[in-house]
Amino acid sequence: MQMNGKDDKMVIKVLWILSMPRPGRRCLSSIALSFKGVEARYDRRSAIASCVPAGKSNIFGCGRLTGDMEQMTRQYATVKNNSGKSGRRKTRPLEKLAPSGNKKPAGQDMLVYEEEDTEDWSSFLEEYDALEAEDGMRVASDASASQVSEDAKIVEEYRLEEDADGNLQVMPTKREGLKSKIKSAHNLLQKARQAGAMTEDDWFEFLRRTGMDRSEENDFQSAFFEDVGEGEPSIKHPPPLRKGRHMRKAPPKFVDRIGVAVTGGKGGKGCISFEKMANARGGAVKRPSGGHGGQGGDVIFVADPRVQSLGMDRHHFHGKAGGSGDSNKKHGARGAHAVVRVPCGTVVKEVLRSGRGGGYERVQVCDLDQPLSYYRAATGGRPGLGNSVQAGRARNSASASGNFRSPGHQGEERFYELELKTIADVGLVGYPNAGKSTLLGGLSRARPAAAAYAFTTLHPTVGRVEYTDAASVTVADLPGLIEGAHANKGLGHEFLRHIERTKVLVYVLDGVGREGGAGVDDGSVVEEAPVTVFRKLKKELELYCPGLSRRPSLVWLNKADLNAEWVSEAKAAVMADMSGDDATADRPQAWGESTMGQRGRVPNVLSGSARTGEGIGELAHELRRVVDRVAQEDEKAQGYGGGGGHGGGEGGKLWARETGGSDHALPHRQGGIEGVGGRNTTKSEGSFVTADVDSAADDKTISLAEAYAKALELTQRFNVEWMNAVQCANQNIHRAQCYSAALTVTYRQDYWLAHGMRMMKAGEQTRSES
Ligand SMILES: Nc1nc2c(ncn2[C@@H]2O[C@H](COP(=O)(O)OP(=O)(O)OP(=O)(O)O)[C@@H](O)[C@H]2O)c(=O)[nH]1
Ligand SMILES: [Mg+2]
Repeated sequence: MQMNGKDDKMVIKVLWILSMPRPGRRCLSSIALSFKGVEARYDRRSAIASCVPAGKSNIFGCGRLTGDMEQMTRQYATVKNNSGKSGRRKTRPLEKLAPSGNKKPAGQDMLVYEEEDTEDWSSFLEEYDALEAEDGMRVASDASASQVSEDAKIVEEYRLEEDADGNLQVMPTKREGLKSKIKSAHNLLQKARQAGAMTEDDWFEFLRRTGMDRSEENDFQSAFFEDVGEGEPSIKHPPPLRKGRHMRKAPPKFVDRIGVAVTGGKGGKGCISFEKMANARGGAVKRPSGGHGGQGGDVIFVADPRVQSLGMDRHHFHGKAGGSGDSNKKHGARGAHAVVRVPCGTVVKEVLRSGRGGGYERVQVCDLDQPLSYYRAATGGRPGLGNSVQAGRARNSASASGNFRSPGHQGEERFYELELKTIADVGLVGYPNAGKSTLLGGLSRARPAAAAYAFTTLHPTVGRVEYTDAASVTVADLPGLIEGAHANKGLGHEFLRHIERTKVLVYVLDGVGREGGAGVDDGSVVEEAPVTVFRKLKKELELYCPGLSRRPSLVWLNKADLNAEWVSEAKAAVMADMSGDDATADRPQAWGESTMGQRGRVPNVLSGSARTGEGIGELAHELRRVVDRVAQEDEKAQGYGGGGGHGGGEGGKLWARETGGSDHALPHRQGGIEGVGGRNTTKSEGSFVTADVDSAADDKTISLAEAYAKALELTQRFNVEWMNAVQCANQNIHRAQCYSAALTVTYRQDYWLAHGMRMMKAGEQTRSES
């Protein structure tokens, strides 16, 4: 059987089409069973026919089966059998459905089945006409087709639509339950794989289409590729499906900017209650004993390295309300914090009304660039007071017996814009199709989609290049940048924010690009010489952010496997361009050691092939060298413990982190729990800034994790928010939640003090800094 030109690809073309195209009439059809590849290969002619006998819903179908899918489809062809058993669906072998001559099998569904290249549909139409005349069948109109498809309860349903080129495209009309879709697709895939017709590319395509989330993807993928290439596949059952909300909702796509509203939990109300006490004369007296409510829970953004995207299923987060007070001076429980996990590198901007014009302004309040760094976005409401509060103050029973209590206060409500700026050591910049994604795949274990069409990559992917000494460098693959991106050409400039934080740039150039474009028969050759592209890229970077193009960089001339000679020519041209550039003389990035021997002056230019792996080792080595060098330079330039006007002395004790008002996030310092709390970090007044672990006994800098552990220990020792801590420990909740439990310690300053921990105000310096 022919495989439609792609020997290794599975092609299923099975149609159960519920409307009848007549010559000159467009057919909008439903497809009972369809799978990948289907839309690309359907033309109008092959979207043939089916018809529905009057008064019955037997289905006539027509399909074109190729390759091993034929075998598979035999088993999976499912049509509705309406002969006597209404509504029952049955799986039947295809042979039974195939037509025998002109006769319609009595009471049976009929499937017209085309082997190959039946161009001439007139015979079919004639047959059909004869049947129509004989049985009083009617041609289903488009309207009735939809009705029939409903009637037949077809699982998969697609519309065929004509695109600009006149080809028919299959568009989904309803979303099947993800669970059943995955199950059936998985069955199909197993079969396909057994038939050796499934490639890894097919697999990724399948994932993209079914819209599975990453966790399912991993389950399925590992099961699927368990034993690729080792004899017979051994998958017997589909892997278990996780149940939960994600099954019902479409998983969020990659999101790098989002607006959220946050509301702190309401404070719990106070209680009115009295206890009977004996008075001095042996009588009884009532004393108020109502407890206070609990504080409402906060909303806290926590940077979690495991979260990759800002896609969330909600856009409004609420802290839990505090519990009500109770009799016997029992105070209400504190409301649980709502912990919102965001990716590392999230910039938090508060959205504020500006002036009277109804406009808004965004003020950056925090930069969650370190794992477990957090920002208290909304504080829970203060608790109400119970009537026992009077008892302490009351001089006499008259005032103490007042029926006094107060309700809890509302929590704060704020609006934020969260913006993700990917954090990586190295960013790959280049034109579409230059091979950035392929290069990342070669350098790391990341597998970003790479294909021979422009803008394959739509969002950044970060991979980790691992070295034998356990060190690693993170590399971000970015969407392709083109000339005029600043004027919103291509994908525009938006995504460039993701390289703002990379330390090193790698310009990936298509080494076989030529002015005029002629040459390599690859289809992906750009019509510009690499050196021209390089200049344009730098210009675009500069337009996006002045100074960006002068960042430490490397140049990688890709696709040397296609034409090594051209690539070396291009390499020489790029190096000549850089050395001839006056601006290089005073460039701060003296990182590379060019082959021209200009050590420390210009970025190194390397060449090779991302596809074959040629030169990749050298590139990885060079990346490491440059990244290390940049890190050293950074350390020297900033001085450990310096920055932002806070200290700067040697030793680098933890200091207050001032986030408001500054666009540049100050580098995180090790040495304690860092928090940006209080609402308004731009004002020093009332800002809780940092709990400095400043015990006189051991004056050493401790890591965030240690500080966290210490805080948790404190929580437990002093029984502060004991419930929270116990809950976290018992239920093994996410560490960030434990962290939030530890955070609650900070409400009790006295405990910090008791343990040698000191609360600081913004601007205050630690002893060692001053
Ligand atoms: N011959 C050859 N082809 C390559 C090489 N690197 C990439 N390609 C091919 O070039 C095409 C584009 O590769 P991608 O990695 O998707 O390019 P990209 O720069 O990520 O493209 P965008 O994501 O669209 O910006 C694919 O067909 C790759 O197989 C190489 O070194 N040699
Ligand atoms: Mg790409």
